[in-house]
Amino acid sequence: MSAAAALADTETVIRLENVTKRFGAVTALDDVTMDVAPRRMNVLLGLSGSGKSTLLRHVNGLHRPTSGRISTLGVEVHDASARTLRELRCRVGMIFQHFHLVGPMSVLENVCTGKLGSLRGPRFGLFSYPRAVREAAMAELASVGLADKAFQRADTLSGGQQQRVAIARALIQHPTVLLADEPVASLDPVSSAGVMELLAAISQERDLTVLCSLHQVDLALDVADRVVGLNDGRVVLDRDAAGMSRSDALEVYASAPAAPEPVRPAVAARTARRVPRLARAGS
Ligand SMILES: Nc1ncnc2c1ncn2[C@@H]1O[C@H](COP(=O)(O)OP(=O)(O)OP(=O)(O)O)[C@@H](O)[C@H]1O
Repeated sequence: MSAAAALADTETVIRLENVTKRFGAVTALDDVTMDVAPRRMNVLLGLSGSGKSTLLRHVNGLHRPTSGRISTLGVEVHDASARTLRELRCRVGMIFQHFHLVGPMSVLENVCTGKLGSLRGPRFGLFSYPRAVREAAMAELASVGLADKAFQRADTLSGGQQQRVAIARALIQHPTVLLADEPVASLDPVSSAGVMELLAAISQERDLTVLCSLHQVDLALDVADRVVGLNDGRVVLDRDAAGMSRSDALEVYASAPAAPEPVRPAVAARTARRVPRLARAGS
């Protein structure tokens, strides 16, 4: 499908058009155009600093573009009001590398906090949430396999379990889109595979559109429907994962500009002493 035809697809849930984001002298996103179809598992690959988190944070309006347009679930995010963005974020869940749970709070209450955006007033303690919310939270915990941990402190769980709690907290909003910013970067390989398989299964079962940044190429190929590669803020790969090889995916990194070798002070001093000698020897 041509880019123009893709952009004409009314089923597109996320659309970025010519999005550029600059932080001072750094261009984090450079003229990015992409669209995301519903009910798919989309994985962003790219070196550190290639712009993955920045892209995700434009989708729910946590960042505003320097130029370009972003539409998420029909909302023109690039110039939406704070109120519109708050409403949008009830339909766009987000999970992070470091889970962002409240450690001393029970697992169940952490999941209930996912509903705060649609409840009036502050809440203190599990029983300040309506019974329906507590029951929904319990059901979401069961769906991620953690019903038996409901009354444990969140910080007593393993990293993989904590990320499942964060997923349950996002799911209690019944989001249409789930953004996942390196959700397994702090986990061991077995927990990482478990969390990514859970996200893929949830995407399928609940018709949820997932946009997830990852560093693990093999994991991306195992779970993704589509892979988008970023390099230096530009989209350098965008294709279905089916039939994609590891070396195809590694191309995303191959075109990266080589980082300069760090110069250690002692080496720099030695080099400075030798340069005049070398210059004299060559003259
Ligand atoms: N708030 C900010 N202020 C200044 N520069 C920023 C900010 N956020 C990101 N950047 C810069 O934008 C570029 C892209 O960063 P980003 O975090 O999007 O990359 P990434 O691909 O997600 O990296 P990683 O895989 O390490 O998380 C980097 O050069 C980064 O330093």
